[in-house]
Amino acid sequence: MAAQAQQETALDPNRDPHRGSSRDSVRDREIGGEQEHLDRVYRRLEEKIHEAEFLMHDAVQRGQVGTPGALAERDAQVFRAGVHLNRLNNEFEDFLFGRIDLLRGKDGKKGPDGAYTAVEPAEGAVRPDNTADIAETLHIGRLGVLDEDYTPLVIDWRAPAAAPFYRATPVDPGRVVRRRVIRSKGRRVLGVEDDLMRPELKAFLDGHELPAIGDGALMAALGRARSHTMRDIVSSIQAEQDKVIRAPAASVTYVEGGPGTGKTAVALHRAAYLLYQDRRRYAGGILIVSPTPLLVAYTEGVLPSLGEEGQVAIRAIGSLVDGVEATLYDSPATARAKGSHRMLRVLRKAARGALERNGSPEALRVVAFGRRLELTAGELADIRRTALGGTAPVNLLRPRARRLLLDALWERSGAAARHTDPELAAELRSSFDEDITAEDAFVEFLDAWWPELTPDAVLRAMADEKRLGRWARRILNPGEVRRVARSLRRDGRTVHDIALLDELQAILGSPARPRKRRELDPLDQLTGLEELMPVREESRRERAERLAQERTEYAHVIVDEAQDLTPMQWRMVGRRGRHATWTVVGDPAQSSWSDPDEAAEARDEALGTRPRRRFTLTVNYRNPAEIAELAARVLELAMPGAESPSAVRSTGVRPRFAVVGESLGRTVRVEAARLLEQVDGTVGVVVAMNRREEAARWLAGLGERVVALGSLEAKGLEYDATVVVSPAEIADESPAGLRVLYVALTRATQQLTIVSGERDEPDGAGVPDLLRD
Ligand SMILES: Nc1ncnc2c1ncn2[C@@H]1O[C@H](COP(=O)(O)OP(=O)(O)OP(=O)(O)O)[C@@H](O)[C@H]1O
Repeated sequence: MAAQAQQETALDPNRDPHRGSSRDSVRDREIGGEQEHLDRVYRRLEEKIHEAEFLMHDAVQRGQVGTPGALAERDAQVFRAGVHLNRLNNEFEDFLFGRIDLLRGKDGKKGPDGAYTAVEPAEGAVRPDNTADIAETLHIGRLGVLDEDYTPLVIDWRAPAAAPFYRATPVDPGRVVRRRVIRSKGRRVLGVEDDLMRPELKAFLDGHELPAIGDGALMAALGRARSHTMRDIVSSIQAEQDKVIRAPAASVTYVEGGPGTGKTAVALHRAAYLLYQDRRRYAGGILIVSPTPLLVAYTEGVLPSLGEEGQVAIRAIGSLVDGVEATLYDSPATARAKGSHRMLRVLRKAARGALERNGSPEALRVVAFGRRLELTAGELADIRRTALGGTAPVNLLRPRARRLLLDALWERSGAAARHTDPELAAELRSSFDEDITAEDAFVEFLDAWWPELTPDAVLRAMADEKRLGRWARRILNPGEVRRVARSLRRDGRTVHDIALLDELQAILGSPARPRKRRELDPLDQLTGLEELMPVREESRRERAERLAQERTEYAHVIVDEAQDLTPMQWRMVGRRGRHATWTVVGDPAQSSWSDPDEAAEARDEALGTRPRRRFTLTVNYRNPAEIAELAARVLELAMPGAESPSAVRSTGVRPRFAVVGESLGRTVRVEAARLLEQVDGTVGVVVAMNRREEAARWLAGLGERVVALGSLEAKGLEYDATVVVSPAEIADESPAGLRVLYVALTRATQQLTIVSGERDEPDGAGVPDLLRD
C-alpha cells in the first residue's frame, strides 16, 4: 500500500496547483458525479423495494410461493437490500463505497453481474504514448444492484468482479487504472479518496483525464477515532487480506499474523464472503469462536454492516455451552490443569465414579414370584463394573445395567434351573421381568443406584477433594487436585469449566427423549424468505442464541485468537465442526496458554487430517511504528527470533513512561485522564488480572470512553490510547506472562502510556526493566 501512488491533487492538465479553486472544482465535479450515481442507485433500490413489498404481500396472502428458486437469486438479494435499506440508511455510512476504472480487457466476455470478466488488459489497451481510455467503470457496494437493462449499478463486494478493487496494486494492476473509495452517509456523498494503480498512465474517461483525489483510503480509515465497536474494513481491504477472505472454503484455511494485521477483521469478512458464495451450503451455519464476551460485543456489529446477520453465530469460548455464560477466570495454575489434555482421563473416571454418590443404595431387595430376592453390595459393584465396560456414554448404559440386574435376580431366583423347556423358561422370564420392573422398590433402587447424571452434577462431585484425588490419581498432582477441587466449590462457573461441561456431556450422553414437535408456522414454507421478513426480525443475540440451541454442529467454524485455545477447548470446538470446513486465525506470539505444543496437538486432533492452506498477514494496521517498536522488544523476550509485523504508519508520538507518584491508582487515573484529553475515542487501561476490580475503582467518574481491563480480557480489542499498568506484574502472572504483556502493549491505535511500579525497576527515564532496549 505504501508503494501505491497517492496523489493529493487532480491530474487535470488545466489544473493550477496554486489555485485552490481549480482543485476544489475537480473535487466537486468528481463528488457530484458520484452523487449522481448514488441517486440512481437509491432510485433503483426504491423500485425494487416496491416490487419486493408487492411480492411479499402476494406471497403471504397465498401462504406460499412455491420453490425458493421462483425468485431469482438476484431478486432475492435486492429484496434483502430492501429489508435492510432503512437500516443501511440509518446506521451505516456507506452503502456504496468503491469504484474502479478499468482498461479494456483481453476478451469481451461478461459475467453474471454484467461486468467484463477479463483480468488482464487487452493488447493495445495502453497506447505507445502511455495514454489509454477507460473502458469500464464499476461501483462496489455492500449488495449488488442491477439496472433495469441489467447493467450493474453496484457490484456486491464479494462478487468476482469486485476482486480487482481489493487485489490491484501498482506492481500488479491488472486492468485497474484507478481505485476510488467513496465516503457517503445515507444518501449523501461526502468525499472520495483515490489510489492510482498505473500512475505513469494518462487515462481518459469521457474525454477528461482521470483525476486522482485525496490521501488514499487506507490512511483515512486508520486515522479515525475508535469506538467501543469494530467497524468493517470493506472499503479498504488490502490485497494480502483479500486472498484470505476469498480463499476457497475447502478444508482448513489457516491464517497467522502479528497483532493488528487484521486477522479478526479478515475472519469476519470471510464469513460474509462464504455466505455470499454458497448460501445453501452455509445454511448449516457458521460459528465464530471468540476468546471473550468483550470481543464478541466489540465485533458483533460487523456482519450486520456487511448485510449478513442470519446464519452466523459469534460465541465466546466461555458461552459455547447453552445455558451457561462463564465470565470468571481461574488462576493461571488452575486454568492450566483444567485446560490440559490430562483432564480428559480425569473426567472419564469422574463420570463413572459419580454414579457412586453418597447415599447410593448398598443392596437391592425385591419380591418376585412370591420370593424375596436380594443382591448384595459386592454383587452390585460387580454388575456396575460389567455395565460400565467400554467407553459408551454413561447415561446410555442404564438400560444395560438394568438388564444385568434382572439377569442376576433371575439367576438368584433359581427359576431357570427348574424349567428345562426353553420356550416356557422364556415366557416365565418375561413375566418375571415384568413383575420386578413394576415394583416401586426396583424403580426407586434403579434411580438411586444409576441416576441420570448431568455434567454439572459430575463437576459438583469433583469439588470434593478426596474423591477428585481418587479419580485423578497418577494424572494430576496433589497441588492440582487441591486447586481444581477448590475452584469447583466456588459459586459460578469459570471459562475453563465450560470445556469440561461440554466434554462431560459427550462422556455422559443424553438418553433419548420424545422430541417436542416444533410448531408449524405457515411462513416457514417460504423457505429462505422468512429471514427477509422485517416483522420476524430478532435481535442479533437472540438469533445467535437460537442458532446455537438448534445446532450442535456447523458447516463452517471460524476460530479467532486460536493460539489461546486449551487442549480441552479444542476438543469442545472440534465437536461443533466435525463435518465442517474451517478458518483458523491466530498468532502464536500472543498465546496465553502455557504449553503451546500440547495445544497444537489438540488443534491437529480437532482439525483431523484435513489439508490446510496457510496464509500469513504481515502488515500491522493498528499500531503506529513508535508503539510497534516498543512491543517488539517484549516479543524478542517472549519468542526470541519471532518477526514483528511492519507498522503501516507512524504518528511521531513516542510511548510515554510514567512512574508511580503518590499511589499506583492515583498515577493511573491521572495518566488516563491525560489521554482522554488527547484522543477523541476510547482509552483502555490494562492491568494484571487480579487488579481488575481495583482498576475500575481508580477510573470511576472518568466517563464511558475509558475502561479498565484485565490482561487476558484485552485480547483482540483496541483503543485510541492505552495505559499499561506495571508490565512486570503482567509478565509475572503466568508462565505465558510475557506473551500476555505483548498483547497488552499492542492495543493502541495512537498513544501508549506505561505506568511502572517498583517491581518494574524503572530507569531514570521511567522505562521499566522489561522494556529497555
Ligand atoms: N485493510 C484495512 N483497512 C482498514 N483498517 C484495517 C484494515 N485491516 C485491519 N484494519 C484495522 O486494523 C485494526 C486491527 O485489526 P484486527 O483487530 O482485525 O487485527 P488482529 O490481527 O485480529 O489483531 P490482534 O491479533 O492484535 O487481535 C482494526 O482496527 C482493523 O479495523
